Amino acid sequence: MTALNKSIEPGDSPDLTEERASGTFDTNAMAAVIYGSDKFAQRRREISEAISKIPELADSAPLPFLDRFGKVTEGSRKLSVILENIDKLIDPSSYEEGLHLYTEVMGMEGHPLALHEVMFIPALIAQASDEQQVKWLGRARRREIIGCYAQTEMGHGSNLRALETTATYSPETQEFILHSPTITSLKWWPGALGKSANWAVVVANLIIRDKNYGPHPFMVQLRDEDSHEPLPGITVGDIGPKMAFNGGDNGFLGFRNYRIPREYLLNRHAKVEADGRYVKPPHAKINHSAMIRVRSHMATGQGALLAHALVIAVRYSAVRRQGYLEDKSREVKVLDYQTQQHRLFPSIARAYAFIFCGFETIRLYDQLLIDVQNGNTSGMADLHALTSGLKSVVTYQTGEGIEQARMACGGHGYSMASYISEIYGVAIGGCTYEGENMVMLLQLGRYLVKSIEMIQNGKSRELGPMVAYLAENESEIDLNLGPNEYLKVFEYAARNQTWRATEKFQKLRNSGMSNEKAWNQASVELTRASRLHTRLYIMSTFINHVGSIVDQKVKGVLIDLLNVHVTYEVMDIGIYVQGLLSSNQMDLIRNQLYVSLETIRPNAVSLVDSFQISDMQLRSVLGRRDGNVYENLFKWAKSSPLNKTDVLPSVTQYLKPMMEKSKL
Ligand SMILES: CCCCCCCC/C=C\CCCCCCCCCC(=O)SCCNC(=O)CCNC(=O)[C@H](O)C(C)(C)COP(=O)(O)OP(=O)(O)OC[C@H]1O[C@@H](n2cnc3c(N)ncnc32)[C@H](O)[C@@H]1OP(=O)(O)O
Ligand SMILES: Cc1cc2nc3c(=O)[nH]c(=O)nc-3n(C[C@H](O)[C@H](O)[C@H](O)COP(=O)(O)OP(=O)(O)OC[C@H]3O[C@@H](n4cnc5c(N)ncnc54)[C@H](O)[C@@H]3O)c2cc1C
Repeated sequence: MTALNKSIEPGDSPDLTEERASGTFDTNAMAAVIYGSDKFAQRRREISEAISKIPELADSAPLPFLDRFGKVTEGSRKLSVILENIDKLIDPSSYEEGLHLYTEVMGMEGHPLALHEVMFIPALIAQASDEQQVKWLGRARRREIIGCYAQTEMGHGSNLRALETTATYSPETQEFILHSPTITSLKWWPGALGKSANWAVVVANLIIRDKNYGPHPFMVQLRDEDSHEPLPGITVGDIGPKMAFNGGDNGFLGFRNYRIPREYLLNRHAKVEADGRYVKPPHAKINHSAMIRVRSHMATGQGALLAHALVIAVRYSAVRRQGYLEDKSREVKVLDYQTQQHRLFPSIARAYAFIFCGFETIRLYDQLLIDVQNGNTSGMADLHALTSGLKSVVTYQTGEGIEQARMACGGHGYSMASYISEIYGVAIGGCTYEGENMVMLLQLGRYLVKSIEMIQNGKSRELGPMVAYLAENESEIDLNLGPNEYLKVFEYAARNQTWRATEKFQKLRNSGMSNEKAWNQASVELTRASRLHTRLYIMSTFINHVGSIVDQKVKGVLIDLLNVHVTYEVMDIGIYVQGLLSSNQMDLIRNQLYVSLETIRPNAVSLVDSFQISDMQLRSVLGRRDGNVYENLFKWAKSSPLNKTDVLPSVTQYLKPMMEKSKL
């Protein structure tokens, strides 16, 4: 009989082999569910195999031992090896295959093409006219140029209306003159801007005859294509080390009356005619489309980051033995402690939930892109609200889950040998980039308040499907019936909180307070409503996705995981459901959660193995597939540059003289 968990190999730690043998489902079949198809899951495995056969694609040293300069250089070195071999490795027309290749080889510390792929090319697709695409898209896709997305400034990121960079139209020369009038107007943060990119999509205020038409995207050449030197009028550089992404060169950029042709305004939607006439776009916020795209992809991206940390923590917890349960002759795997399971298993459920919910959100984005290209912008507000809430909730919960995974690994979790702190730094960047989380929760809050106002004005029938529940009355809850009943509990909580927050805002406003002040004073309550609404969406897409799965063994274990999810989530929002659930019902749910943790236990390692994250991609000594942690931890420590000599110069120079002096 072939093993259901495809990861068993001779030489593995017996503890992990035991875990894998207890799995009740085929991990390749689960990987097909996680990656959307058997074909793509298979391609991922083939690509990982092909990568492992090219030694130059391996890290030249463990990344944590490299300094900033070393990390940036290593990223560019590996990129050049990828590009030499790309036809052997992937189908270059497949975005997903490319993403897998980059993630595996380049890791998550940043590289020169990250923003090129994630924002620059998508911005050209969404915002450049057909003619402009002929001019630039092919060059970008062939990587003849390297691009980035330069919007945020030193003084403003969240409030786009206050950006200071100007693009003033000169009808005489038919050019835009880009200018940075103050220190705070310097572009600050854009990934790959500092040293790598030679072109950028720059967001600047369009000024025509002294009138400001607001932020618009411009295609701007930053560096000479031969020498790579910054062009006259451009000041550009790296902003220095960050919490993570230190292989990347987030940059600053200033313009001194820098001229670009009129045709360099990305003009699929808004145009400036030669005489300076402005042609309005079909939707006022259409220039935000590159951001909506990234936000739509963030649930799967963050789910994958959470998955990385859980692969490490769950595998390690199955080989780490500490303390005793009933059998006093052998220490127990720490994964057998209920507290450890409670720390890790709800996060496994969330990682799956984020990935499944991400599929649905990407589908909605792809549909919106088609609609917008056909002139229909009616879905923009809905998707903006949804993705604003979603990016905020998934990034926050991913950060929480990764930090719990680190603590679950004890002392070794704190070592860079676990690599968890790097994953954490990358993940929590998402709480800030693409819109600071509170700001984005409040964007969803606006949408929820408007929905309530529609109900108050007798327009419930016009509500979109995602907010229709706000107009419903609560019904009796029978918690023995399964996940759909838990969904009703969440609907109750989200509806109640949204009404309460809206009524608070309205009451303050009706008391004579200004709209803005009333909004500010209701804003904490509004963010709470947004989080509950978003968690409801995540739960409902999880339930729907599991319902659609055909493989019965895979479906069985995902139903067990769903039970962990719904019971944990409801316990977590207990304060919002006090009016609905009795204390007996809460006790019942709590016990169901403990039972579901035990049910998942035999499948825990197989569930994380199913993410099929190779050792190369994981870069973690603790999370190794074979579980042979201790000997490799010692090897890793010995490879530290500090251990190249037994006596460091710092000792000879400072400590020895100090000790000698003390002897006198
Ligand atoms: C393949 C993708 C992989 C993803 C990554 C996964 C992770 C993998 C790991 C590693 C990879 C690393 C990759 C790193 C990528 C980093 C990329 C980071 C890039 C950036 O950060 S770019 C800069 C982003 N900046 C922001 O997000 C700024 C935030 N601010 C805003 O967006 C706006 O200012 C605002 C939305 C908050 C407000 O906009 P504003 O124009 O001022 O509008 P208002 O006046 O407030 O509102 C008016 C009205 O308009 C509505 N509205 C606003 N925006 C939209 C929209 N986009 N669509 C539709 N409607 C919109 C708003 O709701 C109001 O409506 P109302 O009046 O209430 O009806
Ligand atoms: C890793 C990383 C990569 C990035 N990559 C890029 C990139 O490629 N291109 C690019 O253009 N930018 C990039 N950025 C910038 C990023 O998009 C901004 O930092 C982000 O949008 C937040 O804006 P801010 O820095 O102005 O935060 P601020 O708005 O200054 O936030 C500070 C605090 O003020 C609060 N706040 C602000 N406004 C409000 C409000 N209206 N209501 C309530 N509270 C409010 C926030 O909640 C937060 O607590 C990147 C940032 C990071 C960290």
